[in-house]
Amino acid sequence: MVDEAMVVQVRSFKISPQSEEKKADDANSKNVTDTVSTATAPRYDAAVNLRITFKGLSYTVDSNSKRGEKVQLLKGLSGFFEPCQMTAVMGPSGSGKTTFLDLLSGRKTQGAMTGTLLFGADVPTKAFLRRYTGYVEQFDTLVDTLTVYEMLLYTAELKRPLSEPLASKKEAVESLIARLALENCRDVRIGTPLKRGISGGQAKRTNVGIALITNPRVLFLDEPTSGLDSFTAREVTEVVQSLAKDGTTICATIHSPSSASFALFDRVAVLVNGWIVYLGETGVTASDYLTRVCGCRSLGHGENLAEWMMDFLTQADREGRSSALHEAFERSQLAQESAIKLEVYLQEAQRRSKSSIAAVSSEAPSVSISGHEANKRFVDRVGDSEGWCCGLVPASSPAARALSSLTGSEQYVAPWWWSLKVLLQYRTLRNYRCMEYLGPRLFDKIIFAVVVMTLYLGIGDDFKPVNIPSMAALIYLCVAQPAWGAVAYVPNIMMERGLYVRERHDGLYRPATYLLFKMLEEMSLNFVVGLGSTAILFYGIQLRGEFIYFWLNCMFTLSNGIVIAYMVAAFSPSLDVANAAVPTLLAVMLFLSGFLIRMESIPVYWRWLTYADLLKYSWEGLMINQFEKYPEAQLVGNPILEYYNLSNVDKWVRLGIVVAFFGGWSLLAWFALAFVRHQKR
Ligand SMILES: Nc1ncnc2c1ncn2[C@@H]1O[C@H](COP(=O)(O)OP(=O)(O)OP(=O)(O)O)[C@@H](O)[C@H]1O
Repeated sequence: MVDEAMVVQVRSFKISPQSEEKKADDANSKNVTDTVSTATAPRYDAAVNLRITFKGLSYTVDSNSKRGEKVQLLKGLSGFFEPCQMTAVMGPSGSGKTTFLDLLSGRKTQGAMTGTLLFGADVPTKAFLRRYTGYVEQFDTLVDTLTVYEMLLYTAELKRPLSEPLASKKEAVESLIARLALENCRDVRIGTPLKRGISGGQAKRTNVGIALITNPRVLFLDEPTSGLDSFTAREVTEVVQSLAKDGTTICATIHSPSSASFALFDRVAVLVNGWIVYLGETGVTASDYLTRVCGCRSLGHGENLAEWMMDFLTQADREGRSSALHEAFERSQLAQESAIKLEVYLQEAQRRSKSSIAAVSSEAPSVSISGHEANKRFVDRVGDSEGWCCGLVPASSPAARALSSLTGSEQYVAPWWWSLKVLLQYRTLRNYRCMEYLGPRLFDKIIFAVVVMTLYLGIGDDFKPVNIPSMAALIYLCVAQPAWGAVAYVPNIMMERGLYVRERHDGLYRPATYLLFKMLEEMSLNFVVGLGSTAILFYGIQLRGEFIYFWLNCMFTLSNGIVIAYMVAAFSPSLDVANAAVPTLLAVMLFLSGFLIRMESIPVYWRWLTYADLLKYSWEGLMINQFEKYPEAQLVGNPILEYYNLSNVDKWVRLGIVVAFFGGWSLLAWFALAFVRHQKR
């Protein structure tokens, strides 16, 4: 929702050299151009590789500290990230590294971006980014019950084209495992912090594997080495470096890498307070620049270059020297050479873009469009198999055909039914074999059924006056237990939130598909387990009425409880809020259900709420089922159904209302999953 509102303003590609650039004479320009082509030509292939170019890139958001004010987090960044190279984005804390990475990768959900941003020759759209880029989040978001192999295959099934045979997907996963050196833990469960599975480095490499499953041409990594020991950090960086060697454009934010890890990066973009203060090679070039131009003390023998840079930059940032450092960089020969290269790249992109667009449209390359509109145009174009295909791959190539099949809709990769099948196949079946998942869903119902059955043994058909209040209370408990039991489902969805957000970003499924998967997973189990537990209750206590009604009513009450728990959890910003909200909501419903306080005794100002109380309908339905054929069951001198004002009520209508409530809560849960964003980026 918010993505679409984010307006991407793309400036004209008309090149207007800055004053510094004017100083560079034509010969110099030609030399640089030659250098560009000779330096990169052997490895750079425009049909395969993607260079990221950006010019005057700024990003502004509403300030979260001063109401009504805007704050500019990125300030006119210009430069390029080359394919076949690893670029580190560094800077003091709060300098805008993650913002920059999120902006490049299309993960920003708020704010406005201005400037030019091109991937290859094209303005990236959401669909484009999903297809051609991978993003490795800082925190691992994996399915803890799956093995490394299953996790990668599950992602491959969701992300790779539907038409691709399973054998080919398996082959791709095996080769990824080999490439990421994950053979040793191929069949090890991922695990949780409490029940350890794979190590931190293996988890990070598995995350990298997830991002690589569609062979992206650009890989973004947010602090890939944070939290890892220096050996593992280097191991992960080496794996990423091998991808760069194969032609991927790598861009990673890093905090405080070890010397060994940092040495593996080709280039570094240094941000301070939203400005670029250095963008160039790492190593001696970077240290020379900082010493010569910025007045940084010399790098000590054996000193960690990254730490040395960070110490200086953090100090400079605290002293408010960020814009001075930026201006110094802009004036530097390094920046001027870089600016000339950038213009060359932009002109080259303009030429390629023009020739590609000419194939299908006479549209000018200079546009100012919303992300949604850009997305739509992209999808329209890739849908035309003979037409324009991003100017990146020939439209008739296998990659273009795969792309075309991947973009059946604007936002999502696979059709909903395929995503549902994969989710059920990989996650539900695995959960059903896991005692930690089954335990809380199985034993609470069985234990409850056995305890209540032994307490009320055989009184269900004994309508002595002394038994009647006990029966009404028992039926109330049959409604209350599934409702309370729903609280147990809250953590599940909260713990999965990070995974859900990541997979949604990756376009693996729709929110409705996810909800359907969750409901099917929970309800199929509950209908089977519930059949056993309600049979123990019904036949043990010898309740009257129809068993099928008793079972269905209890199961739909439980299903309502589960979907309420999911809905509240999806709306809640944290587990604490959800844990407080679900019992509060259900306790109110229990009070208003008509058993603890009869309907006519509920104060008028609360009575309206009883109509929205699903537990009232569940309890009433079960009461009618038990007593409708037994007028001798009396309470305070009246047939019990008359006492509760239920004489002329149809129990099946009551069940129908309970089912309708389930539909209503499901809609609300879907709304929360689809539109409520707790992670604003
Ligand atoms: N809505 C906002 N209003 C004001 N400031 C904001 C807003 N959103 C982000 N910021 C600020 O923008 C800056 C950039 O944040 P970002 O997360 O990109 O920094 P970072 O360099 O990745 O930091 P770190 O290394 O600590 O993760 C931070 O100083 C942050 O406080």
